[in-house]
Amino acid sequence: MSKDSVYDYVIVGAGSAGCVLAARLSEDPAVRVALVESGPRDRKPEIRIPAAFPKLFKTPYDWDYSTAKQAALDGRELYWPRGHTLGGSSSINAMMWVRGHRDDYDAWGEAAGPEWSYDEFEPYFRRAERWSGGAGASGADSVYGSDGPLWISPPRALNPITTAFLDACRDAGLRELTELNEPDHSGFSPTPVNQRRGRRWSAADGYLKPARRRRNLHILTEARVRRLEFDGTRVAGVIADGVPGKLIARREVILSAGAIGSPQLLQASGVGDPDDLSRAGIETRVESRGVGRHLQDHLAYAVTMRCPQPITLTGADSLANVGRFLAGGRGPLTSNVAEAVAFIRTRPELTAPDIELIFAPAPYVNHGLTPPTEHGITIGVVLLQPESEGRITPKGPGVGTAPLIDPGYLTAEPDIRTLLAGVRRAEELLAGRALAPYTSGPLEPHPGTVDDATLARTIRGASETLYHPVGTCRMGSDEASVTDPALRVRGVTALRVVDASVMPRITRGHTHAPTVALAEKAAELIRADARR
Ligand SMILES: Cc1cc2nc3c(=O)[nH]c(=O)nc-3n(C[C@H](O)[C@H](O)[C@H](O)COP(=O)(O)OP(=O)(O)OC[C@H]3O[C@@H](n4cnc5c(N)ncnc54)[C@H](O)[C@@H]3O)c2cc1C
Repeated sequence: MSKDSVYDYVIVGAGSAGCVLAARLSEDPAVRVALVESGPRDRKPEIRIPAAFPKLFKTPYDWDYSTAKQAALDGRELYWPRGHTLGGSSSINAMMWVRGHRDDYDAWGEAAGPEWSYDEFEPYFRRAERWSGGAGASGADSVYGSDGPLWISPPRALNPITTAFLDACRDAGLRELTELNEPDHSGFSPTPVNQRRGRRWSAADGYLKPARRRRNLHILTEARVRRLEFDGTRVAGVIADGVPGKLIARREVILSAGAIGSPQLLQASGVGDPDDLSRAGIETRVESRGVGRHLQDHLAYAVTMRCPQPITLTGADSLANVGRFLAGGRGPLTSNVAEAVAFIRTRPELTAPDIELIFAPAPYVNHGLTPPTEHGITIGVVLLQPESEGRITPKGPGVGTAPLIDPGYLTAEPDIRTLLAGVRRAEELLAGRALAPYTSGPLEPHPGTVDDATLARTIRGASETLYHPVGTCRMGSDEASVTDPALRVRGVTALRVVDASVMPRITRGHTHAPTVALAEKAAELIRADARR
């Protein structure tokens, strides 16, 4: 007897996108859905405690990737965490809900058709959102949705130094945003976060938990998909570790394994650039040269300063604060660390921001893996629109070996100049009246104010990922794109990719919100196709 299990849809990966799809597609009780996740269930207490997210790094809840040596970053290999549990990266991320700028989506519209442009795409954010922060500017309607599955909340316990950062932005003449997620987010604001009553609210919390008892939704954990199963050029299902037989998809397989996992699975299944595949010992089934290419990420440099006042998040995990958190979701453990942001333009002729400044009332060094021993603050300077691009290539025939991840950071010359200009703006804010009482000199690795050449060397020696890889299965109207505008993989049938990898260009925001919104749109596209 066959051990195969038959579904209508098999979704690979229960991350930001996979959770949305599983919940939306299984709303129809006549449709059978399997959601296949490599990681364990999301039961670890640190997932719920916002300030504890770095404690999930390099644990079984993290894929714990490293990049290839980065020539333009002093030959360093960078640590890349990715979520490996229900909720995916939304279960280990910094909870910042930042859609990006109108221009980002208008550029998607140019790449993939007008239905991806801002005005047409914006309703999918609202569909996902449940804003708990009240009305918008002067009592006007909020930009946010009010009854979606994902709670979005203002920060509960803003550190006094974060308030000083916001004052510094005001003093510098930046625009005060009533709501950060306005179509033009040039300006500053506290960070809206994916939290409900002070606790993390992941895509699994919002979408999966209410749906998990549905009889037509089958959630498999600790089941790593090895490869796609083909019937000619039609994708028939998948093979996963720990799952007997095949998981057969009567309608479609949907890859939501993230910007590394999705191209890796395509490549392991013979869909990709024949040169890349043959070098890794993989036979080409479908030539698709874009798979794994066009990798973009946000690179960030941390300006870290000593703080003479013992009020930062250093030592915030005291017993008293644990008690406040457990009793009512209050206190500094509700902090997502990155408490406020400013989106700025380093050149007046730009129509949209090219730098984000992220304020943390803590020294954010080594991804928080080294607990700080002294009080300090950080302004993270983020390159929002890198010209540099990289790629993901297979190192071996299966998904058991991590692929070669080469983001190509700072390989395009203009990028270092923009980052440098951003650091100068951070230094100006730190030197102003509002923040001066909270700084007493630079904290390693930041050297303090130095000349441009020294600063450029420092940036190359110390910048890190802001954890936003995208673009490796880029959608587009052009034949060279990996997926078409309906997110169907070109060259095969019954296969889509729905996750951060399909973004044609990285946004000037953070990547969870656009991934959720594009999955909401994809669910609609998939249901419409099934009705045809
Ligand atoms: C540390 C960190 C901080 C971040 N902070 C923020 C933030 O504050 N705000 C923000 O907007 N964005 C943030 N991001 C980025 C954001 O979380 C991601 O862009 C987003 O979650 C990506 O969603 P996804 O669905 O593409 O992939 P993921 O959410 O990563 O989901 C992919 C899922 O697929 C599973 N998977 C992969 N391969 C397989 C396989 N072969 N078989 C089965 N399952 C598989 C993975 O285990 C994972 O669960 C952060 C990310 C990280 C890692």
